[in-house]
Amino acid sequence: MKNVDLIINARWCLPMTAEQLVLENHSIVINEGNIVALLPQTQAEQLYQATQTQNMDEHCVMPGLINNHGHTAMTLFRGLADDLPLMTWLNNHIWPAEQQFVGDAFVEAGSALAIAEMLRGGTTCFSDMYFFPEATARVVDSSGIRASLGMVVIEFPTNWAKDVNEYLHKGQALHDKYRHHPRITTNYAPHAPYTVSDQTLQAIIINAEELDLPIQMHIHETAAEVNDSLAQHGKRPLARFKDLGLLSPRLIAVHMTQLTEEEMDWCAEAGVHIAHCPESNLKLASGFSPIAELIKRGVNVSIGTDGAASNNDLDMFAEMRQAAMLAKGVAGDPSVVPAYQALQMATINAAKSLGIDSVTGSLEIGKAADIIAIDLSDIETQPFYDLPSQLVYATGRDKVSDVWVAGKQLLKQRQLTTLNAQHVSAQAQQWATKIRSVS
Ligand SMILES: CSC[C@H]1O[C@@H](n2cnc3c(O)ncnc32)[C@H](O)[C@@H]1O
Ligand SMILES: [Zn+2]
Repeated sequence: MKNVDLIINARWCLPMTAEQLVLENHSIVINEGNIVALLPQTQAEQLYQATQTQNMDEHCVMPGLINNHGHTAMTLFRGLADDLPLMTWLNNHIWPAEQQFVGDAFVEAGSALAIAEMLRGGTTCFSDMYFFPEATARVVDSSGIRASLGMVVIEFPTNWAKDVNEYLHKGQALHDKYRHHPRITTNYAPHAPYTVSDQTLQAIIINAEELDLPIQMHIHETAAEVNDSLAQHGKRPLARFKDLGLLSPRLIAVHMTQLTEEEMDWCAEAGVHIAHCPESNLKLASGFSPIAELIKRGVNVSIGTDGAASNNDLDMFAEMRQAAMLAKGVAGDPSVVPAYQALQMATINAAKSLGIDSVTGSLEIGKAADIIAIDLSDIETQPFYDLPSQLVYATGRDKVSDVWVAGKQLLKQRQLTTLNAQHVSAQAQQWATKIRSVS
């Protein structure tokens, strides 16, 4: 008998390693934060002795979800400015509010709120793009979640940095500080085509190559963005970035609602990844990303919530369902983006785009134990025929009962173990009182 830290016995297990593979009555054996075996429960009982055993008798156990694009601390602006198009929302509401309130304390409180919400919804990893990422990093570190934090660049002064040099310098400092952290990686996060110059993008491409990091950027979010670029540069943003050499497997293009056939071919040929944000695109009426067409061409598509000020939640179960449904509507074909593909987008595809698929994104021996358990015993999930279908089309985030990241339990029967939910809520309410009194 081998001694191990934890055994999770699962009624159903969806490892996300092979199309439609569903294991029944299997055990996930975990030691020092990693998965060391995945085998039938009867065999596990003979081979392993665990310090702790968790029986998930009515649950599906699967890899934690990866929210592949967001602005964590914007949870504190949830509901501040609704029902507006992107540029009105940014120029008249969000950027002024950020100028007034965003700082280290704001980002720490907003990140704690976001991470609490994400963990309770089965998200074990997120990719972020926001100011004061060192404050987010502290909460990632103490809460136990996994994250890829953006080294943001936006070419106007903000409370975080006065110019491009300072943005790049502060980003580099973040990268240096966390480069050996077991759960924190970094990515370059130039904001958008209309806020970052060619010269800055060239510097970012070189830096990203040197540090071997992904680059995430809002691209082709709206038709107005594309038209403005035509007026200013004589090119659509994607053509401009193709000429700059930005289209490569490093790039995670966020949104991508406006695409010609030729542009989709460029993305496929260059190995560009796409972070699809269906709810944000719907709420701001930004457009519809043709993800079925992109997937058909072999483009790696993942899912993000975007910030809570344009969504207005960080619910990856809702996002998976929207992604599947919207793709069918856009393609006029119900067979596109079936449930299993939506689950891939929310797990392994995101891990691949972030360059962390050797660590997370599926349940495999040698990977970190980033695991969620979903209770399928309730009335809303009866009867039961097909597991992926049940998870994407019938289940909600409230059915996530338990969450582990790197083998540490962060949600236990829906209770957060590392974050104080009352304190997190109280802080958010204090910020809202302050923001309300000024706005
Ligand atoms: C440089 S930090 C991120 C910056 O982006 C703003 N933002 C939030 N959501 C969106 C979106 O959908 N498109 C463009 N910009 C967005 C956020 O408020 C920060 O200023
Ligand atoms: Zn965004």
